[in-house]
Amino acid sequence: MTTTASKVLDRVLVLEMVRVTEAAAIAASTLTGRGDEKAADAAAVEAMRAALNELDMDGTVVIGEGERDEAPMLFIGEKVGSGTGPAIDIALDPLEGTTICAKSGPNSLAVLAIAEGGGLLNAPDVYMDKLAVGPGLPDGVIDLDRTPTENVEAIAAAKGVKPADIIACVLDRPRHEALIAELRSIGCGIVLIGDGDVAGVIATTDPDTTIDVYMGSGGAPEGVLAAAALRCVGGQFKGRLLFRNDDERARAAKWGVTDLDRQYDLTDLAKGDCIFAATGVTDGSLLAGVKRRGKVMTTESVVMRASSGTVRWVKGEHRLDR
Ligand SMILES: O=P(O)(O)OC[C@H]1O[C@](O)(COP(=O)(O)O)[C@@H](O)[C@@H]1O
Ligand SMILES: [Mn+2]
Repeated sequence: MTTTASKVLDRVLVLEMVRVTEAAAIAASTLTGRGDEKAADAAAVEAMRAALNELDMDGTVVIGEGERDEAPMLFIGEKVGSGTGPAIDIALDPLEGTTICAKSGPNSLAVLAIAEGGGLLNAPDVYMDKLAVGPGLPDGVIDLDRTPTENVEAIAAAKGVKPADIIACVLDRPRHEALIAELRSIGCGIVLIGDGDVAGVIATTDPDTTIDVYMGSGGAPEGVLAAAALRCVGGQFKGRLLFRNDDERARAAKWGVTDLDRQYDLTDLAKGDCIFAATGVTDGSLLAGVKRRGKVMTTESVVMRASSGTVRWVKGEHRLDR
């Protein structure tokens, strides 16, 4: 897939995005392991918002902390940045994995993705059925209309291994009982994660994790963020919104999502050029978490761009005494 570089995104320094996720991660890290999810999230949100507002852009939050009436900051539709400069859509999760952070578990991240206006699906805050594999497999190897067994068989055939050699990553939830039982019945290994499916999906792109496929439902906003990352590093992603009631369907309609049963592909979720950035809050498979040693805080971030496929790993040292 070749993607034309966006001149609009050129005007916002790619590396500026790292400063934004760093700020959120540092703020959240002061509350890591303190058992207070809300406080950690609020700290990350406030810091991310302040950092975004320093940038010269006409930014609109399309995926954020929720609807205006339920989120005081970084709500869907909120304008961020100076207001002058390029029109940019932003999907963000200042603290992806609030519970992880509160318990000091693995893989909580500060994440965001940006694209030209209209480039990101305005996913409502509902669940999404997700299926993802890393790069190098034939197109169409995964499909949400197939059973988990059929998908595992197709991935195994493409990799030249047995279905029992396939390792799947799945959120540890009662709703995934049948999925987990089916995968175990064909001998798959399952990496059960407590939270954090953005990292879970991205893990399929990193051979060091040994994870071949991500399966199961999680937040739709996190699905768009993960898709933006896979647009940059390669891989395949399928997503379908799941609605539990009419209120959720109405939310989708409100944000212009009309084809409710559609199976989304990577480019339906994040199209054109896009940039994905993340900073680790706690240690994880993608990034090390924020560490404080005396008066220095260290951060580890990644920023990547779809049009060039460039992936930059950024280590930061932040002095608390200056
Ligand atoms: O906990 P649920 O309802 O199964 O939702 C799953 C979603 O929650 C998370 O585990 C964590 O979400 P938060 O960032 O809101 O804490 C996501 O990674 C995932 O998509
Ligand atoms: Mn999240």
